Amino acid sequence: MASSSCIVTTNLRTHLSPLLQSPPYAPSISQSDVAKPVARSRRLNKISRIAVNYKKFEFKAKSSMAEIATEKGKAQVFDSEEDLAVSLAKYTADLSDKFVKERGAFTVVLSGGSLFQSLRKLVESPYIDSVEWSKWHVFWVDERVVPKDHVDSNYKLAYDCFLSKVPIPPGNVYAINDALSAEGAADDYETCLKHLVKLNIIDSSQATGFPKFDLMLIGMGPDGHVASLFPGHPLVHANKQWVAFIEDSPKPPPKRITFTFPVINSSANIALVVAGAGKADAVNVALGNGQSSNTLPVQMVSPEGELTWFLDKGAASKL
Ligand SMILES: O=C(O)[C@H](O)[C@@H](O)[C@H](O)[C@H](O)COP(=O)(O)O
Repeated sequence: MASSSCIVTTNLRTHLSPLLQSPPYAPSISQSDVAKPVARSRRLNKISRIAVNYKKFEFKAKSSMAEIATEKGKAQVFDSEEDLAVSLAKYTADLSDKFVKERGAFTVVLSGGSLFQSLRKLVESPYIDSVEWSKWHVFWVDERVVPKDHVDSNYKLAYDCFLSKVPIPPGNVYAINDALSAEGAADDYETCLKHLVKLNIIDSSQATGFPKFDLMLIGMGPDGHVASLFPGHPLVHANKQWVAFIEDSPKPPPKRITFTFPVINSSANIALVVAGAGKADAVNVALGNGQSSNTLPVQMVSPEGELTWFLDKGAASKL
């Protein structure tokens, strides 16, 4: 089941792809877990502890964040999940400005999972009014093959937590065709992407010929999976298709579609958003000295552009 942290307030209407209807209901994000402001002195103590722990890395400390430079990209470790959410909103809004100026469009790829809890600040002031939402085009890095109003649907999760709160034109939201089989939905999604590349809505990588999304906002599972690419599964090596299907996902539900690594890694920007101590081992394998018998999918994330990790202290606790 989708791990939504939103309160769903009313029934969701089923949508066609691309979506033709307007958001049917009002904002509903729960603020119950928003942290209280941390006193400055306590915060500084925490920063210096982070600095000591990370002395093996090159780091910079800002107000409530330590930045680690790794071979695989920039990792930012936030003092609290609240600080992470504030920074993620600014990062996303800044990239939106940049790509709207450069290309007249902003292509954003979402995952499922706890990402939306961390994205909550983007639907608040100032971004709700300042972001050029009309230029956004929204995709999914993976989707469960279930109806769009099903509790397991990543589309439903994104809709409830994010899309229903911002004025992105419904026609710019590319959900899967939920009337098809997993294989059919993957083919259909790939065809849709190819069409959008032809129209120059999605950029194309000159290096690889795969679509080049402006920003992927993706989560990671405790086992180190990203999208629906799981440790030890042959799909992690798929290198021809843009969108693949899986019918034996170890994380339920079993039927899903997923972007393949060549597409993920052609991105201009990837934010890996990881919160919670339950993910510390996989983070340590990816960024620290942790070992794993299989290469973890998250270790294979290596975009043409920039990779930025957004970690809270729990997720970074084993580094
Ligand atoms: O199938 C899904 O749930 C997602 O699309 C998947 O890619 C998600 O991003 C990770 O599983 C992390 O999920 P959590 O953040 O909930 O752990």
